[in-house]
Amino acid sequence: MLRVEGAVTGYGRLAVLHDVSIEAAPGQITAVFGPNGSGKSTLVKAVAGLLPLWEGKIWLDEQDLTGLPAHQVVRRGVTLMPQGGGVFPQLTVLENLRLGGYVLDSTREVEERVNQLLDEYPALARRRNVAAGNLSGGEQMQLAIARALVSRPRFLLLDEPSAGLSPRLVAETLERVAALRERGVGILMVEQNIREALRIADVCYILVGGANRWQGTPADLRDDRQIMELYLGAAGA
Ligand SMILES: Nc1ncnc2c1ncn2[C@@H]1O[C@H](COP(=O)(O)OP(=O)(O)OP(=O)(O)O)[C@@H](O)[C@H]1O
Repeated sequence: MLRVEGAVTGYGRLAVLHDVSIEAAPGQITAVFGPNGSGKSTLVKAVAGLLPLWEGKIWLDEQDLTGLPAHQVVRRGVTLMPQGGGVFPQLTVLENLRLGGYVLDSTREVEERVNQLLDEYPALARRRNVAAGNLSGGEQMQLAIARALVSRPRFLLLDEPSAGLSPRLVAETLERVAALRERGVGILMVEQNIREALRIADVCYILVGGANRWQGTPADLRDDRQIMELYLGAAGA
């Protein structure tokens, strides 16, 4: 399990997360929803080691991840896919994938892993020497996901994987995310597109004002009209 216990953090002196606790299980998709500014991105940044906690703990099973720098968090098996995917447009598909292996121990291991992923993502293999900026939107998202998998993460943190995508690509990208579950990867995903995210999520949390407001299954959430309308603008209706 990936567990956040009583997280408090923010920027400068401004506290953004006040006391947030969440759990994500392997092989499951845990979705975090909430109004704009409720602290969702701040939460994933803190889990990824990009923002230190002021209080609270982050655990990966029995390992304490609290206070580790981002590369150490990746080494222990928790990888962030930032908003927009974060691929480097001037670098080729192959170069982007190799960067995903920066925490692996040897160049040989990186090459093996990159080749495995090229086998799994044939559209990327066909375009391995093309600059990522020349890929279609859907291919860029595939590249972002494949790059995040190079380090063999146990948990993937996804910050709004559907942001900026056309409706067709939103569905395609979230299907690809759902497919990762079959590999046993645990997903902690922040999403604004509630309707599509509810199709694939196993467990949902709602943050409001940097604090836990609700948690349950997608079915519970769909049944709770009041919570949907109050906090999510009935977006999943
Ligand atoms: N780098 C930063 N410096 C200062 N304040 C920040 C920074 N990043 C975010 N904030 C503030 O922290 C609060 C929470 O932001 P965060 O991005 O975590 O929310 P969110 O729930 O992900 O919102 P959205 O859905 O709009 O992306 C906001 O008030 C935001 O203005």
